[in-house]
Amino acid sequence: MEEVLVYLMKNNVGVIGATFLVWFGPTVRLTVSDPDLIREIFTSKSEFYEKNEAHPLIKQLEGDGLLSLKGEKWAHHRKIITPTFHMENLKLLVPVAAKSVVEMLEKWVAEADSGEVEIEVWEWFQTLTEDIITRTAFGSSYEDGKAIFPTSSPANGSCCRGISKGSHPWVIVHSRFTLAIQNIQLFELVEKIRLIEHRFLPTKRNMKSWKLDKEIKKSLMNLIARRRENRREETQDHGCPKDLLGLMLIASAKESEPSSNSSPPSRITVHDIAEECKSFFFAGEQTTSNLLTWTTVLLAMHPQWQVRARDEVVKVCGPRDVPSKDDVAKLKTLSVILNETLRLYPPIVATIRRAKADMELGDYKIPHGTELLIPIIAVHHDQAIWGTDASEFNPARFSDGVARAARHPVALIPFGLGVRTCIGQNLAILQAKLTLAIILQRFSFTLAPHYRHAPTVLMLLYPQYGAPIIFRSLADQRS
Ligand code: HEM
Repeated sequence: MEEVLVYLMKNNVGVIGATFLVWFGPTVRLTVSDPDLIREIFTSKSEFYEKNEAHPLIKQLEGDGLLSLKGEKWAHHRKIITPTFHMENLKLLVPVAAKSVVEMLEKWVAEADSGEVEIEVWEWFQTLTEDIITRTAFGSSYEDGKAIFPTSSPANGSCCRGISKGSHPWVIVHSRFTLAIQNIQLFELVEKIRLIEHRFLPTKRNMKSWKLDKEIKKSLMNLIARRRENRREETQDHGCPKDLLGLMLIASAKESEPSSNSSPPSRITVHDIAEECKSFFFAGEQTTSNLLTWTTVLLAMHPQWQVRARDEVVKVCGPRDVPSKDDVAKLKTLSVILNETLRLYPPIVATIRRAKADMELGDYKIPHGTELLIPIIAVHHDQAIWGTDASEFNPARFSDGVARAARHPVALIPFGLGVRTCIGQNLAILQAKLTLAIILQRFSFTLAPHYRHAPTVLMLLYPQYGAPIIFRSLADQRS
């Protein structure tokens, strides 16, 4: 504490700094890497440990949706949105999602020279995941949704205009998150002071960001009004996937019926829907494209697993051009490969919970307010849990199921655990399997000679120098 005060005085932050110190005070943060204790934290009732408050800059990006909501409102939204992510519902997305993948691959082929092309997969997979999340969120209103939340596309050359980038101080968020991961409390304090300037002053960047937020809400209001006009269709099942927008609209309509008992705070508003959309894009886009990127890199590094995965795809899909929804469920080799990728390169490397009261955790006494850091990536690389080959790529360790892959049944936690486990994990896995299967049907691939293996944590675990991969068309190799 003294050190912090000396720093503040030296830097002329003086009274303001001291005031912030009283407001925010340094927090004690413990790292918990024992799987038994982690399970206790994740699965204990939510009144014991809550998600820690995200940094306001991150909150601005992730929205006031499931990711950050707490208590009754979180439970209400989670209940409404959950059916969107049931496997049976997601499977209905397979044909349209496959279409997006095939379109992407056609662009690769168009860029190829003698059947060979170098692709920066990190960028292309982002566009693909954005597209599929837009379909999950907006369903039949996909085109409108795309217009409201425009995406970045290396294919059309547009730069990052989406809600999560461009208009927001993305770079600042990145650097802030790096600091948080390193847990440098002093810098956190200085950041909090700087925040005033970043968030509230009418700077050019803030004005642009506020204007964009306003436009998104206005377009969403129009879209909701149109969908409400067709309300009868919302409540009928046409064999279309249930989308986030439709489910929230049905819920909000039910709540406004006179017989409804719900109290006003839990009502679903247009603002709520907009915030949930933000939450979807923030939580789902980069994480899934990360998973796709690392899996492609690992398959390029381990050709024997690439061949095994391709053989299975060919066997399961037969002459079908793209896998059907039932085919995807049968791709067991791809499942173990994805588990091993998520183990070695979990897109979210850590998460934090805060003790809401004085607690006992195993033999430890945890004072109220203590933050517990769960280092997902460290647990996944722990030799005591995974054996001496913990740092090696060995998908076969998952052949008898996830629970038997390690010395502890819940050692693989890329999606978290318990009530706040990732709601989008089925979508992420489905999308990854489908995309990789279609790629394997059409291409063999290797690392580009200038690829540099440098996994780096900047918010997520991403390849610092990108992921250039050389794809060779199998059709050309056969002819
Ligand atoms: C490989 C891909 C993904 C990974 C590794 C991942 C990981 C995670 C993790 C670790 C959490 C829990 C965080 C915590 O407990 O503090 C989480 C929560 C969440 N994820 Fe994912 N995620 C992925 C994809 C997605 C997708 C595709 C979506 C939606 C389109 C999504 C939406 C969410 C939401 C809304 C939450 C908050 C759930 C709640 O608190 O109720 N995620 N994710």
